[in-house]
Amino acid sequence: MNDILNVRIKAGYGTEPILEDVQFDLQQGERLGLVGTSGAGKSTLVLALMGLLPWRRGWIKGEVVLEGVNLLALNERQARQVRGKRIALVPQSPLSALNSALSLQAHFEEAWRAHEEGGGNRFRARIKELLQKVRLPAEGHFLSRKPGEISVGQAQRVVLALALLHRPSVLIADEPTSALDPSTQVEILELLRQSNREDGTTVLYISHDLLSVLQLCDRMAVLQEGRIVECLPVDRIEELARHPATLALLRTLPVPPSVLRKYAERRVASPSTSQGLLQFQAPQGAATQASVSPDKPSGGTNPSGQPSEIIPFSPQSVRRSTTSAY
Ligand SMILES: Nc1ncnc2c1ncn2[C@@H]1O[C@H](COP(=O)(O)OP(=O)(O)OP(=O)(O)O)[C@@H](O)[C@H]1O
Repeated sequence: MNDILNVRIKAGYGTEPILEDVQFDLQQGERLGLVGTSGAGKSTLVLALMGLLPWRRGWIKGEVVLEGVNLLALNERQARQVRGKRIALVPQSPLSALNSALSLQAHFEEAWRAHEEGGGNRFRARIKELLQKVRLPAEGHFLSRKPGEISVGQAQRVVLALALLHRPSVLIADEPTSALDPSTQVEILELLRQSNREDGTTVLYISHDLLSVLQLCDRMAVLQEGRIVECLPVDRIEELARHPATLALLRTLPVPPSVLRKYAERRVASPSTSQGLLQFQAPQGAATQASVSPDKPSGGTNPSGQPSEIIPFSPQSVRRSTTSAY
């Protein structure tokens, strides 16, 4: 397999480095999970990869090479041509990512115009195809609704469809299930897997939820105190894990990773039933436990204790989010 993304960066805010030395490669068509405790720098990494860190008064050094192009060497106009087209984002909180004043149709039109001109028929065909893919109604009455008139699960499907609109090479999913109920979480993970399998979309899945990472991903990287301390194939994680941060995360699991993999495989073999995963997810405390590592970094926990704010995926939402962020 070929590398599609090579990341070698340091990044931070003001004089404080948050990502001390983050290095990883993403291969074409793979699903890489990046797991880290609260404050480890996951959101900062997402901002860095999307070229949005300067909007949050952050800085970045090094290189983010996507399909041979160093994104950090692009000017803002060039970066906008890549963002949302070659690399796209599914953010954490779908409703915050959507503009409450605009219809869903207007969101799709705006995201389309960001990278395409004209193409009325192509646009309509693509929207229909996408809505079917994410299992939303493709009728006009649904698209005429505003974000406040759909459920959070539907909003996350809309956001996923928007991110997939231009068939990005790399899809970054930043804790995309954290606002969802367990059954919708399973469905969104399945949609990510489906997009990866059917369209070859390379997925960088960022989460503090080890269970979902083990179920979705081929490899798992562990971010701790601004460094990737270990990156391992998920199917051999018990055998190969050495770093204390990885071992501490694994110890929080209620069952061994190999059992989890079996559930995930059963789910893929029989996608019409989510029962296997749902049964496993029923003890929700387990998922919560797994997301909190006892090996928590000593420095730099987000003072609010809340997940970081939404990272936008379109020029319009960049403006809105930036305004609301300060
Ligand atoms: N705009 C900012 N200015 C200064 N420091 C920031 C800013 N945003 C985040 N930080 C700090 O950077 C560190 C990493 O935060 P980040 O949000 O990237 O972590 P995280 O792993 O995404 O955490 P969580 O899982 O809680 O969202 C924290 O110490 C946080 O306080």
